[in-house]
Amino acid sequence: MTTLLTNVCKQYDDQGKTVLKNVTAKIETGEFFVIVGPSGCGKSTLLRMIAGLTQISNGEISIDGQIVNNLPPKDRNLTMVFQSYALFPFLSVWDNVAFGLRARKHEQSEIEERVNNALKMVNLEDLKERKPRELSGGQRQRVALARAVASDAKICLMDEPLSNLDAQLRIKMRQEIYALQRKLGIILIYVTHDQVEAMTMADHIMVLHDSMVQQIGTPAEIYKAPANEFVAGFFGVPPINILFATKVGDHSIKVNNNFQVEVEQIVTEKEMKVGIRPNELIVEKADELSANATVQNIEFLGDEKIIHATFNNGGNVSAIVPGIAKFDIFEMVKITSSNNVLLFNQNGINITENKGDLINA
Ligand SMILES: Nc1ncnc2c1ncn2[C@@H]1O[C@H](COP(=O)(O)OP(=O)(O)OP(=O)(O)O)[C@@H](O)[C@H]1O
Repeated sequence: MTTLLTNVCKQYDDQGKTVLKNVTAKIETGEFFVIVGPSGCGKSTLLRMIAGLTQISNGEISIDGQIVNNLPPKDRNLTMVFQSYALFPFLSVWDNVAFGLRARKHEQSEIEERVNNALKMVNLEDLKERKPRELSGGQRQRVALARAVASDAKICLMDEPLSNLDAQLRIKMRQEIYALQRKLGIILIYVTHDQVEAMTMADHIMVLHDSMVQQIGTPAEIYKAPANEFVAGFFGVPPINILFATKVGDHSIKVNNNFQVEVEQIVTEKEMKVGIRPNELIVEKADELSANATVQNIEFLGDEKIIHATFNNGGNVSAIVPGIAKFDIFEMVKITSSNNVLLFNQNGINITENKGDLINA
């Protein structure tokens, strides 16, 4: 059971701008596939096209070897969990889960077995008589999940299912959805704009931006070998620092006209951009002569602190330092970096070599 997207395009009207351009991807059986990107990049549109709720303008979607472009949603062997959960307010939990099975005219005994099993799986057996309004957000979320579990579909589509929950519950539900997906062995295609959700749950992540797929890869690939500056900036908190750099030797660059970094590869560009994760920056106490930056703000996170600083010659950076490191606001410091940096050409394309090594590092 694979799902194939081949050059899928979407324009909402003839003159309208293209929302999605040539989206191509292969999603394998048992895969947790996350579609991520900023608001408005077309994530929901893509999911709805896979579901059959939105017509595609061009390209091909196939499920298990069958082209489904013109197949109605009910014939695509998939279920969908929406952001709003879409529960029926006047039906009990049990009846909400049974609804789809009844609509598809399953035998009563089979419906009972499937609904009871699904409720057991999501720990809702004791609440099966309740109405949705008598449930917490997390419990409602579980009813929506139970409905997906009961349906026996091989593909489950989820559109930002956790966005209405508070931070703690989100983490818990994240783990539950992940465990459930693994247990059922289904394809789960999950839309989110939350990079942490994407990183923690996905087997593969598709990053969408500017109507196009920027990269598809494992979380490690996406983080350690981002295809371009956009992907690099989308993952990681605080975000990667992007600074200008110039070549000063075959293997040396000068970053922001401030400090030198030695890189393994031969530097081919005269001018480029360099991406430095906040934990690769080194912040040291400095006297007036050696200082190249000033601390502007400090965020204490317990084990770590985030230092926001401005270089004396312009340019802001964020650095992660140990929680016990002592710095003051407006203190002058010396900032340098490890050699573990990413190089981007002027167009923002990642030109770092040995990306494979980076992923295994
Ligand atoms: N029915 C529609 N008719 C016309 N334009 C639409 C329609 N639905 C969505 N769009 C436009 O298509 C683009 C992509 O929308 P979509 O909802 O797919 O983005 P998204 O990435 O899911 O956003 P969000 O994270 O904010 O939910 C947006 O510019 C949106 O305004």
